[in-house]
Amino acid sequence: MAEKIYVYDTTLRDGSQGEGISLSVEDKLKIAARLDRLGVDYIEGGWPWANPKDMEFFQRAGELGWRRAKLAAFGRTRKPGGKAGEDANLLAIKRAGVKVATIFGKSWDLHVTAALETTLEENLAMIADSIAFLVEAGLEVIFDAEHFFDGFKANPAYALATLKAAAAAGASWVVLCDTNGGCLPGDVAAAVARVRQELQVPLGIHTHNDGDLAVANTLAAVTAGCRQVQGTINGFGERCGNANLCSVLPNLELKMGYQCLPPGQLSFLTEVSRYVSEIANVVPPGNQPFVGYSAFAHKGGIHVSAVLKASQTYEHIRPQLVGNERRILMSDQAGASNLRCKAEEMGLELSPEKEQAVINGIKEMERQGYQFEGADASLELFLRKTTGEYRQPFEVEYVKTLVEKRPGQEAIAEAIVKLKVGDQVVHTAAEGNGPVNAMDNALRKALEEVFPAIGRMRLTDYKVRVLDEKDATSARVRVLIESRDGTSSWNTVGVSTNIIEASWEALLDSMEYALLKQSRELNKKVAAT
Ligand SMILES: CC(=O)SCCNC(=O)CCNC(=O)[C@H](O)C(C)(C)COP(=O)(O)OP(=O)(O)OC[C@H]1O[C@@H](n2cnc3c(N)ncnc32)[C@H](O)[C@@H]1OP(=O)(O)O
Ligand SMILES: CC(=O)C(=O)O
Repeated sequence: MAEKIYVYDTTLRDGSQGEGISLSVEDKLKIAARLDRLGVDYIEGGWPWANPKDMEFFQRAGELGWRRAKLAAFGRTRKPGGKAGEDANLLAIKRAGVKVATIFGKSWDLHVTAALETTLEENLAMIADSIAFLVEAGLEVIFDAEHFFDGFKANPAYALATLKAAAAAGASWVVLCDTNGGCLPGDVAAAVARVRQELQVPLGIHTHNDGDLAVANTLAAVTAGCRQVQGTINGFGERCGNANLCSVLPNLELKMGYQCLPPGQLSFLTEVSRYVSEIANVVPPGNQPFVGYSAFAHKGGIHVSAVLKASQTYEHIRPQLVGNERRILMSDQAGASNLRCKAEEMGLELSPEKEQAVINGIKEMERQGYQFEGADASLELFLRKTTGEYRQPFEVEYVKTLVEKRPGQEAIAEAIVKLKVGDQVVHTAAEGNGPVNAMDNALRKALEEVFPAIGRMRLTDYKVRVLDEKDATSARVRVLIESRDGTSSWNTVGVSTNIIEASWEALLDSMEYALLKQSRELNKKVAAT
């Protein structure tokens, strides 16, 4: 049986110390509930004395039907010269109604003298008194030894003395912190090994990512004997963040053979990572290991060819193990394998003669500035058009736009569209708050009656990228449009030196794809009956 490593999540506390993260009480409750379902052992909910939001979170945490995780309230040691029993921060932890208290205390002598401005002896007493007070109150106490590794380098005897004071006062765990995040894995491992010789109490590790080594340092500490890992989802946290549990957990389980989450739960990691990003309103980095959108995205033709034959050629794990999926991208880096795979996803068969022509076509269009990896809908239309079996639902005769701006008045935009649907000619005009909006409105007006699906779709994102900046206002631009209906979203691309033309191209693709999608759904329904 695999050895257990306890997972301590501090997304709600240290994660909230990350710049740009501001979680409401509702947000915190939702994240706590999802982490509990994931199966972490501890959830640090916040510092109840530090702000009213965190205290409210603890007051409302009982609303959640907790399954597994223990909720921990965070706090500091008592103030120098004070009494633990009168310390508002320790009393707030008692009031938070939790079973676990996590107390941080100084273990670097510099912090004692420079930050706390007290004596080394008084700091030991602060640690001991605070922990004893909470243990006496019936709480499981975790001691976070702040700056332990820097302290151990500067004054090993004193750093060890702080841990011993915590253990003697009844701490259930002593957690060694790389608070400044600048340590190296070898130093972390050596320090943990030394602590293990001195202390019987179970050890944990809490690292920050200032040297981009938080995950490596956490793994090194576990190898050296730590049995609790502290970290955050997506590595949120103060400065460069905390150890990213989305990397720590799969490495521990899949590479090192430990058990962290209940069996099978690792496969929810990608979902949890994206859920937390969504709630925190943070765009997740695509290249995040294990759980990122691009973590198993293959672009180079050589890679795709091999990975389809044997996945381990370019995948270090099976993406499903962490709930992620393989994606094959089409671009000017692609070969026949990428194309076949994409065509198969779209239910298309391309003859071998067509394959090379399509690849060459895509490479030429990418040279002109198109980017198909972010515009699957335009890619599908392009592929279908090259098979020769595709029938366009409508034909555009022309589009005209007009923008009028008079001093002191708002600009007016108007678009006129003439198109053919079968034998019928539709000629229509519409206004908009800009030329692209006017074209969108005119196109909808022209098509909606014949194709009600157009009425159900809307544009959700519109991005313009200047491709040759040096050409200033005559530069070529790439327009990417995201559209959505009730069931899914799709992306289209247009390129031109004229921003209106690039937008029109992406807009047309977007509507044409909506109709293609609708006819595909209808065909599926018919086939099912
Ligand atoms: C390593 C970590 O991440 S620890 C967690 C850090 N998190 C945060 O700081 C977020 C929440 N913090 C806050 O809301 C505020 O800083 C509070 C409420 C905690 C304190 O606010 P204030 O009382 O106004 O103090 P301020 O923030 O200016 O300074 C912190 C004080 O705590 C003291 N302190 C720092 N660590 C400890 C400790 N382990 N034990 C006791 N006191 C400590 C400092 O010496 C300083 O004392 P001083 O005011 O006598 O100089
Ligand atoms: C306790 C903590 O957050 C740290 O030392 O980084």
